[in-house]
Amino acid sequence: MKKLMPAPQTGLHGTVTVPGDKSISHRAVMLGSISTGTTVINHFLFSEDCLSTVKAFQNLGVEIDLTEDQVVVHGVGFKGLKKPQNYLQMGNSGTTTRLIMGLLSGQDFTTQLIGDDSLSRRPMKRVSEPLSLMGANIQTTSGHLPVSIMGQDLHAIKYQMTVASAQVKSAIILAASQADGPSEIKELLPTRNHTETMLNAFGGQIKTSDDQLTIQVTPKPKLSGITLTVPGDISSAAFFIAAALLVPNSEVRLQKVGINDTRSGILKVLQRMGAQIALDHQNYEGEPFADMVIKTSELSATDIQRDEIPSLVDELPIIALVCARAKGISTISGAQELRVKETDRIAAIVQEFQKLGIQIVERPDGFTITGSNNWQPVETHLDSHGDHRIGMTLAVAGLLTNQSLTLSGEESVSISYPNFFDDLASLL
Ligand SMILES: O=C(O)C1=C[C@@H](OP(=O)(O)O)[C@@H](O)[C@H](O)C1
Ligand SMILES: C=C(OP(=O)(O)O)C(=O)O
Repeated sequence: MKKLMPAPQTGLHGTVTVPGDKSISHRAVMLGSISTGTTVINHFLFSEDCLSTVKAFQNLGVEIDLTEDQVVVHGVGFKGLKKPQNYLQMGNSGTTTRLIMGLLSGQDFTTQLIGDDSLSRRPMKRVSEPLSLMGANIQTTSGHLPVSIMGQDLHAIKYQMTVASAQVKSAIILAASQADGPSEIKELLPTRNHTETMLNAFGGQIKTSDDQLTIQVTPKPKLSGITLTVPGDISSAAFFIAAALLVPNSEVRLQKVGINDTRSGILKVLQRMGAQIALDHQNYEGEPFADMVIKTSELSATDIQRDEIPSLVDELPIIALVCARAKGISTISGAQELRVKETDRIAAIVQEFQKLGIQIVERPDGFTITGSNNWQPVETHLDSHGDHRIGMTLAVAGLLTNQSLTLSGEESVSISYPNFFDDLASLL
């Protein structure tokens, strides 16, 4: 159990370099492994989820060296992965599991995947079903982990996605890259496009239509290792952005944060609420990134609907907290995907926010939140529900009350941000 930091009198001040992007770190290890030659990954995210990916590929016979801020992957090519000695442990990571299902469904060996309790409750049919249409032979446990993947020769596919999910899209792309002809995937809404961008950087041929909804995959690419620097994770930056906006008298700089359009919906939403966020030193190295300067701002309520959700899906817990401070009534809808994350994030947010005296109403696909600057907590012990993003959201909430609050399940932050509490304390 952790005592949360109380409201600082003088505001939050300073500079934070947020850790590397989680989605990009996972993909760098995966694509480096199936390339030939060496891939050097700078500013890799050393968090539990990304280490699940590293261990999985080591167990698939790939040599991967870890130093303090760098990962070096000695690629074996698409055909060089080896049958692991044992099952692969996916830990808490949905991204590792779903992408690896796509990749391993075209290999010539059988693999078993297992995960922790949270991951074992998350849906896997959304991946096994489209892969089966390509000829994959995958056995799930009633649609969940444990999963067995009996590698097969795969066929090309034309597939209309039924859920807006970058993990499902990426699994199909990785399978389609091993198939017998070109494939086409149609998305419901654009989702994060790191797999497409990065595969092309490794030598693949993925084409995306102008509306970003149709992805064409040319199979059997010759991939070669690259050197890349992972930008800061906007999903991690989101907690400091919110803290700086909401704690009076704050000014915080965040360095080299990724601002890919398919990820930066939070910036659009906060700016229309009245947030002062300036982007400095905008640059591009495989992905766009910028420094962010955030100042305390008066915010007004907003409505966030289905079309915007994929571009900010992991930021919704902290966005909900910002809405709880903004003037007026905010609604978030079309966000039912939150129910199948590390925990049911809609239920967890409602339960924990109500302890803080926040007026929040649960909807099947989101919430209605009435903002106020004067919460009256009814309970001072909060719970992360074992979910890193809920834990970090509640730590920011702690900065906004005069009551002393405690948090259990605080260790879950190491799934995506092991140094989170130290970085937050550095701004006091
Ligand atoms: O592809 C990725 O790296 C991710 C995609 C999203 O999941 P879905 O594909 O389930 O929406 C996101 O929530 C997750 O944190 C990372
Ligand atoms: C949902 C998340 O990750 P994953 O799906 O990879 O477990 C997240 O990081 O918020």
